Amino acid sequence: MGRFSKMHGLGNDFVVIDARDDAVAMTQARARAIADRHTGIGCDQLIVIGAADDADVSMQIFNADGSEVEACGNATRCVPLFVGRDVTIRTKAGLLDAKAVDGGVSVDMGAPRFDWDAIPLSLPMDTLAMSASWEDLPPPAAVNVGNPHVIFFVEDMDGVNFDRLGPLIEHDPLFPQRVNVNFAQVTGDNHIRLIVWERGAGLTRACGTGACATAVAAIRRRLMAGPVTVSLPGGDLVVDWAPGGTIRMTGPATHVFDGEADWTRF
Ligand SMILES: N[C@H](CCC[C@H](N)C(=O)O)C(=O)O
Repeated sequence: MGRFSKMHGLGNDFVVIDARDDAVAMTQARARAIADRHTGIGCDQLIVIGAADDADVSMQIFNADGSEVEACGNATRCVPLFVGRDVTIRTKAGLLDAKAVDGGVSVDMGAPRFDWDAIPLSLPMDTLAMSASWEDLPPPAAVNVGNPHVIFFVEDMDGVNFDRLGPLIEHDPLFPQRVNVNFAQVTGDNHIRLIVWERGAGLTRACGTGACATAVAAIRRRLMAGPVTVSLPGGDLVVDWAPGGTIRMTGPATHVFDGEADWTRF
């Protein structure tokens, strides 16, 4: 049997498995089965916390479709709560640090990348205002914050069909590793409203890396300076970044309940 915790960051929910003492052979198929909200435990992402040689813990991230990915901002904020102290975390995106602060947990998400082949895109392009279009959406920006994001700044969020445009763009061949699709509306001097169609999970109540990528894109486009409040359906995150630096994201993390499961049954 294996211990797990059900946790979330602003409603972006996780099953967090403790594999520090006993490694868990997590496969894409098993992750998909665990994440299934009808026949499994149910979550947007499955998180496996393990031992690490060069950090307090390691973190593996699997989307609900089973795909293993590099970064998950909301889950990263849950790790100090899961472990019980401030931690350094080894991920596919690099070494992160997460610490408890007033108002929740603060994470250094590392430096964003902007080169077309770092997003990645399948052809050379300016990533501040891409020469690509989808229906009546404006030219987007693209940012890699450990995982790939495309960001559309729209005038009226209520006029966007997320369920149609999200998967269409996620699977566009311009994004060889697929992409997280961010629909953003600037609503104040340092305030952005954000809805995210997540790669491998669809519409979620919040996306931490999406909030980071969107705030960075807004600052790059000189729409505002940090720190930026990003309002998602599940609540607010504060993202700070200045050109040449790393991204600091701060927001809540919630532990819901603990459980036990035999992972070989999935
Ligand atoms: N769907 C993302 C991973 C989860 C990101 C999100 N839940 C967050 O809080 O950053 C991807 O495929 O890159």
